[in-house]
Amino acid sequence: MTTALLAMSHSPLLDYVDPPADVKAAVDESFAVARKFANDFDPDLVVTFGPDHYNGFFYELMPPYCIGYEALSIGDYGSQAGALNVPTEEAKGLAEYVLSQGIDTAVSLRMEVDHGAVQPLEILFGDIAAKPVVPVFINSVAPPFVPINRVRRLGQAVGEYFAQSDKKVLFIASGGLSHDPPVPRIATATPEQRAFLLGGGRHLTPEARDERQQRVITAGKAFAKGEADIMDLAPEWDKELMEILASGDLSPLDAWTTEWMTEVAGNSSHEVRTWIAAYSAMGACGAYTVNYSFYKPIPEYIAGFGVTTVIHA
Ligand SMILES: O=C(O)CCc1cccc(O)c1O
Ligand SMILES: [Fe+2]
Repeated sequence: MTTALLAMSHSPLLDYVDPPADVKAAVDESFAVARKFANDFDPDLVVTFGPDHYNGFFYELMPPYCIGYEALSIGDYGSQAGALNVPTEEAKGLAEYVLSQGIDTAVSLRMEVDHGAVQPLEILFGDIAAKPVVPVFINSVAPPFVPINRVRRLGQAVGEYFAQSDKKVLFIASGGLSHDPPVPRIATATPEQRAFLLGGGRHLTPEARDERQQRVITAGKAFAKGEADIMDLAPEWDKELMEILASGDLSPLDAWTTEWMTEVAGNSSHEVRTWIAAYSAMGACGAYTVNYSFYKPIPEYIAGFGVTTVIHA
C-alpha cells in the first residue's frame, strides 16, 4: 500500500474571471506543484472526494454521500464532458467495505459529476479519463448535512479499504474553502428555483446552462470589486482548518457545527467536507505530513483558495 493526498480548491471561474497577474501566477505555480506531485506519484488509482453543484444530485433524492460505479462528467464551465474511467469492481469493493463499517453511503451505477469532481483531474492529468478514478460524492451544498464526525468516519473507512490494497492510490479532495457563491437555496427558493433544486436543473438546455453560468461569472466580477451581495471570504477560518488538517488530529473539527460553518465561512464552505474526508482517508493509512501548502483568498474565483500535497511521514 502507498497512498498520497492532494487537496485543492476548485473554481468554475478559473477561465472566466482573471485575478491580478501576480495572483494568477501564484495559482498557476501551485497547480504546477500539484501536477508534478501527482505525476511523480504516478497513481494506479485515483479516489476523488468531490461535491456537486445541483448538476448530478438534486433534492428529489439527496444522499449525504455516494460512490460511483460509473460516472459521466456533464461538462459545465468548459470542463471536459464524457465518461470517467471508473474501475467498477474497485468502486463496488469500496462501497461494500464502507457500508460494512456502518457508513450508509449511496451508490450510483451512473453518477453524473460536474467541475467539482473533474477540475482537478483536468489540471493534473490533462484528461478526465487519463487515470482510473473512483468518484466519491459528498453533499456540500444541500442542507441538511451530516455532522463532521461522520464525514471523518466516511474518510476513515475509505482509507482503511485502500490501506489493504496493493495499488498506489492518490486521494484527491476538491472544494472549498470559505465561499458563498450565488447558488439558489431551498430555504429561500422561489417556485422556479425550487423546481430547479428538486431536479429541473438536470440536463439544462445550452441556453439555460449559459444563463446559470453567467450569473456566477457576473457575481465573481462584482465580488472582486467589492460589490457582490454575498458573504466575504474567511481567510482566518480557512487557515485554522488547514492547520488542523495538517496536525494529523482531526478531532477538533467534530465541534464545528453545520450552522457555525455556514455563518462564518458561507453556504458553500461545506465543500471543506471533501478535504476532511480525504485527510481522514490519508490518516487511516498512516501518519502523514503536508509537504506543500498554498493559500490565498481570491474573490475573482469566489474562493478561499488552497492547495496542499500530503505524503506519509
Ligand atoms: O453553482 C455553481 O455553478 C458554482 C458555484 C461556485 C462558485 C465558485 C466556487 C465554487 O466552489 C463554487 O461551487
Ligand atoms: Fe464548488
